[in-house]
Amino acid sequence: MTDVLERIAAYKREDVAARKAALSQDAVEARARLASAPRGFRAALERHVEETGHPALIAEIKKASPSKGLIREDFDPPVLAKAYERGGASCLSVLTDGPSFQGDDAFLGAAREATALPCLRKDFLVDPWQVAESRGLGADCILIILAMIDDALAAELLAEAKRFGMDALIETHDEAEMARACKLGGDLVGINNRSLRTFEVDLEVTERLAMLSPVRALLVAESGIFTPDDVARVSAAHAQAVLVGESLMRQADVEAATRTLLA
Ligand SMILES: O=P(O)(O)OC[C@@H](O)[C@@H](O)c1c[nH]c2ccccc12
Repeated sequence: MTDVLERIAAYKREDVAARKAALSQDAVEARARLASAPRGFRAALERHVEETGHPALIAEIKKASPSKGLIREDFDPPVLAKAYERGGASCLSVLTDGPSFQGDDAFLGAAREATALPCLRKDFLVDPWQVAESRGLGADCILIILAMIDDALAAELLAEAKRFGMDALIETHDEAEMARACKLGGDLVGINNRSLRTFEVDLEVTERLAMLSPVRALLVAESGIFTPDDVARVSAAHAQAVLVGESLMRQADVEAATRTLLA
């Protein structure tokens, strides 16, 4: 229980237990069914790639992180969501974790309502109950971080996502996790260039793992992407989409920065 990931998993399990005590599985599913219909997340990425021949952008709404501290002071999720949409993003990623990222569940719905873009709930899933909860909050896609959970739980999360009509981004960081992603059979796979244990970032991780990814999966390069050259580099390694937070969040003019990154 020493590294960051273990610490996050521990408080997440506690938090989920409290949430489940307040809202039964039936109640959380009823909420999920009331939510506005899922927007195709993977489909939006694929459409962009087919229409432009360029990688698609998943733009992240992130106020702070454990490795960087506060990233952006002037933080208004709907305003940022609209700027990303105008700048050419295909999808949004919204951090909802409070303790480590200063996120909030409400940011997800607020960003989603402000745009037509499909939204990923960026949080740490340690219980299938959280999938219905995510749908109830408006999520179109969930994140499955393989470094945090075993194959049985990952398969359950994937099945729940399917049951609620959502996509699931399966996140990997090394060869063993990529092999697990292949076995799980997901169609949307992320390669996180940042270690969630050491915070070390290296785009070489995408170059190494991309060739091991499932054939039918749409591949997302995540983290540490700052320049159009970085986008070109992971694209050359066959990533079809990029997930970018910090480099865009640090710019005063987010719309212009988004355009520049994609140019
Ligand atoms: O801000 P960056 O370096 O552009 O990274 C965005 C995104 O990839 C990163 O926030 C992320 C990727 N996987 C995660 C899992 C949990 C929390 C955060 C993340």
